[in-house]
Amino acid sequence: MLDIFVNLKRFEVSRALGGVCGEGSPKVWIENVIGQIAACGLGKNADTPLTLFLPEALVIPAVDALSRVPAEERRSLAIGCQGVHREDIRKGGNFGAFSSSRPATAMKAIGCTAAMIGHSEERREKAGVIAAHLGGQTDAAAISETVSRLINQEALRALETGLDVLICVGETAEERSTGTPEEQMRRVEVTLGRQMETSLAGTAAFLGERRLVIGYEPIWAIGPGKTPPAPEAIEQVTAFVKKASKAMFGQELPVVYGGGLKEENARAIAALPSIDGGLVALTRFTGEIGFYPEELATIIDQARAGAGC
Ligand SMILES: O=C(CO)COP(=O)(O)O
Repeated sequence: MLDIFVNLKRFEVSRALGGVCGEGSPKVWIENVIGQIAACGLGKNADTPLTLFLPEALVIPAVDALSRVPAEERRSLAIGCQGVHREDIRKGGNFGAFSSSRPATAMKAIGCTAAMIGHSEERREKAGVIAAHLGGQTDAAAISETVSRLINQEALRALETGLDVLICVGETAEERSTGTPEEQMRRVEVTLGRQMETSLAGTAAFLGERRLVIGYEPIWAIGPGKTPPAPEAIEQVTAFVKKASKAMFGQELPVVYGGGLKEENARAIAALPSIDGGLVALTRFTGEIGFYPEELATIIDQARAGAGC
């Protein structure tokens, strides 16, 4: 099986406002995206489930648009949110006093079946708040550990609420830093090992009931103008992530790769032994950058060929 995840970040914002969307209306844009994804046949591949992670405001029109697609054309499509709050709504507990947060139960109520937890952009935001609160504290490892503890609470809330979870890990350019490839790899292993140990604590209890997938995204390879690692370099890290998951869970978790995943490299990356799928955001990194459903279809075709689907 090949798991494909798409993170639509804030791609609904029009170019006129500085975003990447060619459409003025976010609602019309997401309805078109869902329609085009279905029209490309991406909901029919039972062996290639496709989950779209959307900003909260787009979930309702997306779920609605998906419900209008014939059932056999949306079998393998799911809608998820881009994160959940570390606390949740509970019967007999908090009734929903969470202004501005995204409790997992609220996300489930509007139709999400999955959540992406701990994306690097969220980890960066949390780290920034912590650093600012601590008045310029620069112990990056301590801040990163605190962030992972928050991410862990979010992962647990999502799983408890019945959402499948993609949990993201990855190293910054500073964490990879300089030195020989062996020295870099040792630092990457320390960084990812810590992120996994803390972010995934207690999640083993949900295996079997929920899907739990790890997304490896080298942060320095995300977005336009970046060069993703060569497939062999990705394999080195994802093999480590898989081994670490076996040590933690007693079984290997599925691992997907994100960060500059595109038509040109999807086949080779999907063919790697420790890769079980991909995490895509932009499909076009030059010219009119953005997310184009027909280009996603090509990336998925390439990945399926690489994985032998
Ligand atoms: O952050 C990502 C997916 O969550 C990857 O982004 P790109 O595919 O745009 O590099």
